[in-house]
Amino acid sequence: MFGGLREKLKAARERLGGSINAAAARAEPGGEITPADTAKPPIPAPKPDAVPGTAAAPASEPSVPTFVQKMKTLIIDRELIVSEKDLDDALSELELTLLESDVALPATDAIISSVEKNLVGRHRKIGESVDHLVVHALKAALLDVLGQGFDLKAYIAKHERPVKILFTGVNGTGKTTTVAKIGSWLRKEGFTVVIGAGDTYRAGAIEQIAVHAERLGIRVIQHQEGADPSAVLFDTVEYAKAHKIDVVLADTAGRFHNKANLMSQLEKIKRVMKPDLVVYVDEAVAGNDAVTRAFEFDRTVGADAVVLTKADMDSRGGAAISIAHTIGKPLMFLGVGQAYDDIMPFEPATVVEELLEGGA
Ligand SMILES: Nc1nc2c(ncn2[C@@H]2O[C@H](COP(=O)(O)OP(=O)(O)OP(=O)(O)O)[C@@H](O)[C@H]2O)c(=O)[nH]1
Repeated sequence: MFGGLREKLKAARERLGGSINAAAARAEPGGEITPADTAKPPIPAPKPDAVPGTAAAPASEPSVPTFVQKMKTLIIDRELIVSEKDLDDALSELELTLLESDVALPATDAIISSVEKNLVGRHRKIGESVDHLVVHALKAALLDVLGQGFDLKAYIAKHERPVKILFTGVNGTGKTTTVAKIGSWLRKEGFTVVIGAGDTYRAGAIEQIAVHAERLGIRVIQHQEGADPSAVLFDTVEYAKAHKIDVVLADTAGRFHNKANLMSQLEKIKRVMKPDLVVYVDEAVAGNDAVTRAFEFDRTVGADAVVLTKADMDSRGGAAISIAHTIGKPLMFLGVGQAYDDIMPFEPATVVEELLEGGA
C-alpha cells in the first residue's frame, strides 16, 4: 500500500537531510561542502599490473565517510540555524513529489509549510542527528494533514442505538463490498448489525448485498428492484429498533453529485431514515478525482466521514493523504482487498510510520 509514495518520501528525506548537512558544513570554518561530497564515490582506477620493483599499495586506505553516511550520523555539536534558502530546492522537490503522488494542492501546501516551519530558523539541540530532524518534521506535517481518523467503535459506544449509517458514493467504487466488510468488522467487535438493501436502482444490487449478508450471517432488509429506497431503509431502522440491533448499515445506489434526481432521492432517504452518520465511499486509486468528488458530495448532501477502497492497488497514496484535510471530514476506513477482512480502521500514526519506514 502506497509503496510509490514511500519510496519518493525516502528520496525527499535524504534530499532535505543533505541540504541541512550542507548548511551545517558551510557554517563550519572551512567546512564548505564541495560537489565531490555529494557525488557518488569515484570508481577506483584499475590497479596497474604488478611491475617488478614498484612498491605495493597499502592494503587499505583509511575510510572516509560518504556524504550519505555523514548525513545519517552527523551530530550537530553546536547550534545550527537552518535558513529558508538552505531548504529552497529540497522543499521544491518535496512539493513536486507530493503533487506527482496526487496529493491535493491544499494538503501539499500545508505539508510544505509545516516542514519548513519545523526546520527553518530553529536552534537545534546538541546531539540531534540530521535524519532525526527531517523525519520528525515530515511525520509532524503528515499527521497534521491526516487529522484524527474516526473511531467508529467509540462513536457507537456513546450513541443511542441503533446507530444508523448511510453509505453514499459513485458507482463501482466498492460501496456494497464496504458495507459488507464493515458489517463483518462490527460483528467481530461485538456489535449486532442489520443491512438495508437501499440500492434498488441497479439491476442485481439487491442480490449482491443479500449474498454478502447471507455469507456473513447478517440480516438484510430488502424490497423488490425499483422500490423506493427510503421505504426500504425506513423498514430497516424499524427492524433494528424492534430487535435492539446496535447498527444499521444502509447501502444506496451509486450516483454522481450532479445527477439531480438521484441526489434528491438521497435527500429523501436522509429525511426518512435520519442517519447518524453519512459515509462517503470512493476509491483510493482515483487520486485527486476522489478528493474532488468527496468535496462535491459533502457540499451537496453532506458527509461525516470517508472510506477509501482499493488502497491495496494504490501506490501513490495521494487521496488518502489529502482527503481529510481537503474536505475537512475524517477518513474512517481503508479498503485493502476483496475479502471481508480486507478493511482497516484508518489510523494516521500507523500510516505515517509505514510511509516513513525506518524513520528516526
Ligand atoms: N482490490 C480491491 N477491490 C475492492 C475493494 N473494495 C471493493 N473492491 C472491488 O470493487 C468492485 C466493485 O465493488 P462493489 O461493492 O460492487 O461497488 P459498488 O460501489 O457497490 O458498486 P455500485 O453498486 O455499482 O455502486 C468489486 O469487484 C469489489 O470486489 C478493495 O478494497 N480492494
